[in-house]
Amino acid sequence: MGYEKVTAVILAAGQGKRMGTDVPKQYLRIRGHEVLYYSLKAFEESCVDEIILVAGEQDMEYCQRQIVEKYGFQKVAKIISGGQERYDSVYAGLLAADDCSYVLIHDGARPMVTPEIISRVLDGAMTYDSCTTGMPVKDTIKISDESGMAVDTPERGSLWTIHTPQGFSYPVILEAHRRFRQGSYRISVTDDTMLAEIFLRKRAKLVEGDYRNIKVTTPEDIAAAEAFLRERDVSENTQAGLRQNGVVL
Ligand SMILES: Nc1ccn([C@@H]2O[C@H](COP(=O)(O)OP(=O)(O)OP(=O)(O)O)[C@@H](O)[C@H]2O)c(=O)n1
Ligand SMILES: C[C@](O)(CO)[C@H](O)COP(=O)(O)O
Repeated sequence: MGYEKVTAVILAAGQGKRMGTDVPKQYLRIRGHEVLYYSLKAFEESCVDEIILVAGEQDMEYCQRQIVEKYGFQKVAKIISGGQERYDSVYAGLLAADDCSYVLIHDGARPMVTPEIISRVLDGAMTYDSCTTGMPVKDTIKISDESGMAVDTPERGSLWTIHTPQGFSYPVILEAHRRFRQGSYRISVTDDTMLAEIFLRKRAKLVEGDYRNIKVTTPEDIAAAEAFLRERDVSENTQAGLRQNGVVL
C-alpha cells in the first residue's frame, strides 16, 4: 500500500460570542499561552503529517506571526480563511487538504487534546472511515419540548457527549460536505460525523477521548481549562524531575 497522508484541519475562525470577550476565545491566554497554542502543540507532536489552520480573515497574519512563527510549529502548511458557520470553515479546510488520505478535524478551542487522543481517532478513521472522540455521559439527559417540559429520558447507557478531534477517510467527509452544500437542508449541523451519517449512511465509530478535553465556550470553562492545564504541567514537571534523578518511568 502507498503512503497515506494524514492532515489535520484546526478550526479557529469562530467569533466566540458565548464567551463574550473582546478577543476571540481561541486567542485568550491560559497559563501564559493562547488556547489555540495548546491545540496546535498537540497536533505538532502527534502522528499527523500536516496541519491546516483555519482562521478569521482578519487574524491570519496574527496566526502566522504570533503563533506559528513564534512557537515554531513546523507542521502548519497553510493558514486559510474560514467562513460564516463552523461547517463553512470545515469545508474550506477540506478543500485546502486535497492531497491527503485521512483528515482529522479539531476545534482550536479544545486545548486539552493530546497526541494519544489524536492517535486513537486516527486508528478509528483508518478502520471505519468515520470516527469521533467523546465520552459516555455522566448525567441523566432529558429531551424537552418548547415550553421547557421534559418529554423523554433517553437510556443513559447509550449516550455519549461528542468531542473533537473527529477523523475521516478524506473522500468520505468531502463527499458528505458536498452533498450537504448541494441542497438547502434545514438541519442544525453540530459536528461533521452527522453529515456522513445523514448523507452517506456512514456511521461513526465512537472512541474515548478524555473528560478533560472540553471546548472552551463560556466564561466558566476558562477556570476549568486552567485547572486541567496546571494539573498537566505539574504531572509533566514531576515526571521530568524523576527522570533527571535517574528514575526510569
Ligand atoms: N465560523 C466558524 C465557527 C466556529 N469555528 C471554530 O469551531 C470551533 C468550535 O466552535 P464554537 O465553540 O461554537 O466557537 P464559536 O463559533 O467561536 O463560538 P460561539 O458560537 O460562542 O460564537 C472553534 O474552535 C471555532 O473557532 C470556525 O472555525 N468557524
Ligand atoms: C463539534 C463539536 O465540538 C462536538 O461537540 C461541537 O458540536 C461544536 O460546537 P459548536 O458550538 O456548534 O461549534
